Amino acid sequence: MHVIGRREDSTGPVCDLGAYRARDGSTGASVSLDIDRPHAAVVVGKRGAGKSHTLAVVAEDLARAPGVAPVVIDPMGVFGGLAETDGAVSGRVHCDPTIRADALPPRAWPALLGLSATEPAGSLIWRAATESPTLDEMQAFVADADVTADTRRAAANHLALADSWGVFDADGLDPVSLCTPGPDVLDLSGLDSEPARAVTRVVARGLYEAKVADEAETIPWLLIDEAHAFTDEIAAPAIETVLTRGRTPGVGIVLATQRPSALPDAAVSQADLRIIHRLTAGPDISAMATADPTYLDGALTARLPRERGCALVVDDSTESVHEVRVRDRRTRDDGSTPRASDFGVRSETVE
Ligand SMILES: Nc1ncnc2c1ncn2[C@@H]1O[C@H](COP(=O)(O)OP(=O)(O)OP(=O)(O)O)[C@@H](O)[C@H]1O
Repeated sequence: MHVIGRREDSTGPVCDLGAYRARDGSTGASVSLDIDRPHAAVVVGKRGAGKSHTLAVVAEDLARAPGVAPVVIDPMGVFGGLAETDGAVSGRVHCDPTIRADALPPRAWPALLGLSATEPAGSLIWRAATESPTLDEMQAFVADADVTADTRRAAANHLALADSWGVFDADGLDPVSLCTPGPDVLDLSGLDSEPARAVTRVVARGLYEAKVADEAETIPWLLIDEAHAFTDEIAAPAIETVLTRGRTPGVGIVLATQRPSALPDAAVSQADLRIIHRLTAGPDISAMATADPTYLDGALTARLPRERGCALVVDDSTESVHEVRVRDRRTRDDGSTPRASDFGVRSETVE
């Protein structure tokens, strides 16, 4: 069996990705992905092409591998099934997770609340975050601040908004606790986009720092579905840190998106594995084509798969390109919409 992302002579756990797909559409030998070492991967494709399915397939085998801890950022609430294997609970689903207010750096607070750090209310909130570990204490700091009534009112209103998200808690998630075996699914479907980005930032940065500080006994992998929703100035810096620097301390990352053109340039250029499902939008094809390696035989457009669940996998570590059909899931799929035509049909063209 060929293992994508790995040189011939190494061993260790693999993700059973599926099977090779011949040009005539027939299925060939089994093919796996290396999960012994951390990788940076992107999974791209148009809506319904099979990205979330592929992300879940990778997560399933990360969950079974010893020494690996998958953490799934689940903005649509569709990965809960990963916490169960063969009907038994093997992982944790965190619905609407909370974080500590001081897990965000003070400089991130004005941007999180849509304020400039140079305007009076933004600067007051920055100072409040510097001085106070909890949101309650930040609110008290603002109430007592020696500023104009307008500035105090504006800052208080923005902190009240943050309070209304219900995401800040002194007992919020400790990212080190996510570095234990078994999958952790962070179901963010009940959160607004700002708190969802704050949680993602804290988790991405926390996993990286846990590895740098040698506090994690596993290799955590951060898997983010709908990754284009996290390219703002709150979550993006932390995601880029994991993408560009995570492999050295030992953090893997997989970003799935239907809009690769919306990802930071580093995402596609730094990824050592690119799993490309069907794409049709020009800017998205161009975003992937800019990273077209010299070893890709022909133009990317001509090699793109047409069928749901099929992908072109570009592996930079071995400089090879593979056409695969991703296997079925082994865990419950909460994201699929039942369709009569799904029954008995193994794959179909995505138009
Ligand atoms: N390899 C596969 N084998 C079997 N079914 C698959 C495969 N890939 C995708 N599917 C099915 O196709 C449907 C769409 O897949 P999926 O939700 O993963 O697409 P997506 O690209 O993530 O779409 P969206 O952009 O809307 O999130 C789902 O019902 C899924 O179960």
